[in-house]
Amino acid sequence: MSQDERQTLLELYKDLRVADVRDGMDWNMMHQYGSVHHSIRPLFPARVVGIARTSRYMPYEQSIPHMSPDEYTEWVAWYYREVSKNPGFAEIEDGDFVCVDQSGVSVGILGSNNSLAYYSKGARAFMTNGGVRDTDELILQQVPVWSQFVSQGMNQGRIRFDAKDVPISIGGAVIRPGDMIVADGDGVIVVPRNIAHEVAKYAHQEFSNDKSGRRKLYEQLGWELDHTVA
Ligand SMILES: O=C([O-])CC(=O)C(=O)O
Ligand SMILES: [Mg+2]
Repeated sequence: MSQDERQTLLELYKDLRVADVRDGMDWNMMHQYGSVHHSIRPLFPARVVGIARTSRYMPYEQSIPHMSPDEYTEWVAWYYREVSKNPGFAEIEDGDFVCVDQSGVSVGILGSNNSLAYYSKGARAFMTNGGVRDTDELILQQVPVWSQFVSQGMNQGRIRFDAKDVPISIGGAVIRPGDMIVADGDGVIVVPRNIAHEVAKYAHQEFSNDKSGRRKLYEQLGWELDHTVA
């Protein structure tokens, strides 16, 4: 996708809520598609629009040799180099939404260090069907994550890298590289790129109906208008 296309899509979706995008999908007869399972939740309140960058990990099936702690230090370095590298770091682009299918394994592939490195290269947020760790720092750093759960452990002996920039599945939704991802307190929704403009059109229709309806109610209630109705 060209930079222009990416910027156009990010701009088109920037104000939309998950609920609006859900409606936009329904208006395109995509009722059964897009919504990531409700068990995948934000670590802290945030709303992010981004473009999917995908990777997939599988459970590690080898046995773990008995080692001294010093041998283990070397083994971990080898493991991260050869078995569970953090993929796609060099390719991260501004506006990416990093989506990691970790096959539901309880491991903190994403922590406060690597996610911040991705964030500093332009990644806007992260989603995984497994765990994240260092959650207190992730909250402090305000690096947005939607995950299935929290996990304490590192990768070694638990998970191996399988593929990057491939279609993956998270929470029952298929995510292809380049799809639009919208995430907020209602969870996450995925919009296939080939229908992204059509979905946005009807999502905006519903969004503006909602805004004007609530604005009238705010006025009746004598409330000050906020950004959700202005
Ligand atoms: O080291 C890891 O694999 C994950 C982690 O805790 C971090 O990046 O902070
Ligand atoms: Mg860490």
